[in-house]
Order: sequence, then C-alpha cells, then structure tokens
Amino acid sequence: MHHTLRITEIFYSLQGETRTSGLPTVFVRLTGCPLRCQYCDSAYAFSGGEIMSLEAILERVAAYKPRYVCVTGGEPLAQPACQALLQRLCDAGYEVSLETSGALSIAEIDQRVSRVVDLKTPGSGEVGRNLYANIEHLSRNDQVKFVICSREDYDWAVSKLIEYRLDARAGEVLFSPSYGQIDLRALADWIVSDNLPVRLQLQLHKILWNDAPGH
Ligand SMILES: C[S@@+](CC[C@H](N)C(=O)[O-])C[C@H]1O[C@@H](n2cnc3c(N)ncnc32)[C@H](O)[C@@H]1O
Ligand SMILES: Nc1nc2[nH]cc(C(=O)O)c2c(=O)[nH]1
Ligand code: SF4
Ligand SMILES: [Mg+2]
Repeated sequence: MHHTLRITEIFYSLQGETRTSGLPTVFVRLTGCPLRCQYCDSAYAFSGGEIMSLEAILERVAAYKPRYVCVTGGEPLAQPACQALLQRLCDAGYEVSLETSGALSIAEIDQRVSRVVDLKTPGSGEVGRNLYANIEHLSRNDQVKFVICSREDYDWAVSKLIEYRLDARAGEVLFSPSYGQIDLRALADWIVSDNLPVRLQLQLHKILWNDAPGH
C-alpha cells in the first residue's frame, strides 16, 4: 500500500519537552488539526504543508542520523497514515515519540512509541475533546501532559491525576506552563507544596530560540 502524509516541516533540533528534553531529535510535523486550543504555538501547521510519501519522509529523517524522532503537528493522528509512519520509524531503530491532543484513539498505535498524550485543560478551550478511554491504553512507556494556564487548570489537573491514578499508569506525568500565561515559580511552588508525583517541564526550545521556525 502506498502511504502519503501532509507534512508542514521536518527539522533537527533539541527536544524542548517531555522525558527526552535536551536530546537532539528530528521533528516530523504533520499538517492539520481538528482542535483549536487558545494557546496553540503551532497554528501555522493547521493548513498548507506538502504531500510526501512515507519513503520520502523516512529518507529525510535518515539524513540526520538521529537517535530520537518526534512526530507532532498539528494533530498527527488526524492522518490515518500516521500509524504506518510510526511503525516504520520504530522498525528503522529510532526512539520514537508521538505528541497527541488526546482527542483521538491511541489504542492502535505501536507500543514501541512513547505516546505523549495531552489531557486538554479547561483553559485550553478544548477540554470537551478529551477521549478518556485513552487512559486505559497507557503504559510505562507513555507520558501524560497537562498544559496549565491558571490556578484553576492546576487544580483540575491534580483532580485528574488522582481520579485516574495517572502516575501509576504512565511513565511520566508532565505539568507544562502555557507559555507566558502563568507564573513559573508559582507553578513550581504548588507542585512542591502538594508533593505531587509529576515533572515540571519548560519548553526549552522557546528559552533557547524564542520559538523561531525550524526549532
Ligand atoms: C503543538 S501540539 C501538537 C500535538 C498535538 N496536537 C497536541 O496538542 O498534543 C504539541 C504540544 O505543545 C503544547 N503546546 C502548544 N502550545 C503551547 C503553549 N503556548 N504553551 C505550552 N505548550 C503548548 C500542546 O499542548 C502539546 O502538548
Ligand atoms: N525544539 C523543539 N522541541 C519541541 N517539542 C515539541 C515541539 C512541538 O512544537 O510540538 C517542539 C518544537 O517545535 N521544537
Ligand atoms: S491540539 Fe495541538 S496542534 Fe491542535 S490546536 Fe491544540 S495544541 Fe495546537
Ligand atoms: Mg513548537
């Protein structure tokens, strides 16, 4: 079967987020997203892009000789051929991660992939899109992320953490500040004072490169 995907960009940078933060990583950014989070820093990937064959994508990735590959977007799972892309990247021997909004099922996604599942907070404006059935498919190789816009979002994230025992299911629970929307030190202090089993993650690439294209 001949698979194609609509791609916004493929670039090599330091991973700015998740458990591989700071490690050189190739990013494959798929075009299009059915959500509209108010804070989205990747809205340029909602449209446009270029149709590429699976083979052409694999060739572009291989040219960097990476260890880590991150498939992101847009919403990667909105394109059916994403599943085949992830499988082929794993087969090629890369450490593969997938960033997904949590609005589409991860049930059929290769378990070799570290699935980074965002649970959309009320502050995102898309909390109604969360597919909670995804939680039962999480393994220790997966990560759950909350992007926190306010104290209300923090309290909501803590309630979901406890309700679903997320720290016992996923390998990492990430609390990430919505960029520029919340005081970093306050978020850090809340996590410490509540003794939470979560990791505060900053977006390293924005500190380093101010979110410039290609990073
Ligand atoms: C651009 S999205 C692409 C993947 C997928 N659509 C999703 O939402 O997970 C990648 C990650 O960046 C996060 N993100 C987007 N804009 C952000 C912002 N302004 N501050 C912090 N995180 C942000 C998203 O919540 C998501 O976890
Ligand atoms: N360096 C770098 N790390 C990232 N981690 C997640 C990104 C994203 O936009 O999804 C991203 C990005 O755009 N750049
Ligand atoms: S789901 Fe991801 S890509 Fe889509 S609007 Fe939200 S943050 Fe942006
Ligand atoms: Mg980005």
